[in-house]
Amino acid sequence: MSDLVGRGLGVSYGDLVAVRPLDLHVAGGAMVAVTGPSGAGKSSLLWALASALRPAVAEVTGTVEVDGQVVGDRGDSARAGVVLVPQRNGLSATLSAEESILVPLLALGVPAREASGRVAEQLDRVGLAEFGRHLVDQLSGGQQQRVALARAFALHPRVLLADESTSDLDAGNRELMIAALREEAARGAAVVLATHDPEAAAQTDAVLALDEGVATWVREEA
Ligand SMILES: Nc1ncnc2c1ncn2[C@@H]1O[C@H](COP(=O)(O)OP(=O)(O)OP(=O)(O)O)[C@@H](O)[C@H]1O
Repeated sequence: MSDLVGRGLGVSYGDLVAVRPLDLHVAGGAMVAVTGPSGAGKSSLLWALASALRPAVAEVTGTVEVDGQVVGDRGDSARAGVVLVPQRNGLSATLSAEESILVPLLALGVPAREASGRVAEQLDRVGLAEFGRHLVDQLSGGQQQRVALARAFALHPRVLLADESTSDLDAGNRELMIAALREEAARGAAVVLATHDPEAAAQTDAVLALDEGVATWVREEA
């Protein structure tokens, strides 16, 4: 089980305060939704939790801990098993679906045979077993979202931060992906899903609502 803790975590872009300092604890095994209208600060919070905001872009206050260890930068964060699925999926248009999942695994030193096995397993899990050879550019927005989730799952994340990862999905695929996120939590990951979708948020253990950067727990973990 991997715990994610943010203490006094805040994000500003120059004079604009995107996230007012907040405390957050997502226990391994739990799935938390971050909700709020457009511009509320959801992506900024997820990027701060991933230690992925560069100082040239944003001022981040506070600390992030994974399993009690303070995470210094994005390199530390990746080594600690923090995986971010960014809002526009972060896939390279010129790679195939298979390559999109395979390349980060090989870069992390996962042996080729195991990496190929994980690619096939995760494409199948997101219902895209037939689409492995398709270029990302040839996939629909919803299919791309599922490839981005498959890529994240293949990394066996300890902390999974998914930014609007179900927004382009039909109801059936949304339920499939929420179930898969839930399985990642059951495996021990701390899962955070930023979403506009009340039906997706309703299926999480707790909901943190952001409004103009101010966070309120509207439903807390039991
Ligand atoms: N790189 C940036 N530079 C300056 N301001 C930014 C930057 N990124 C985000 N912002 C501003 O920070 C605020 C929060 O943006 P953020 O993307 O975190 O919100 P969000 O809740 O994820 O929105 P959406 O639901 O539309 O994705 C907004 O006012 C946005 O304009």
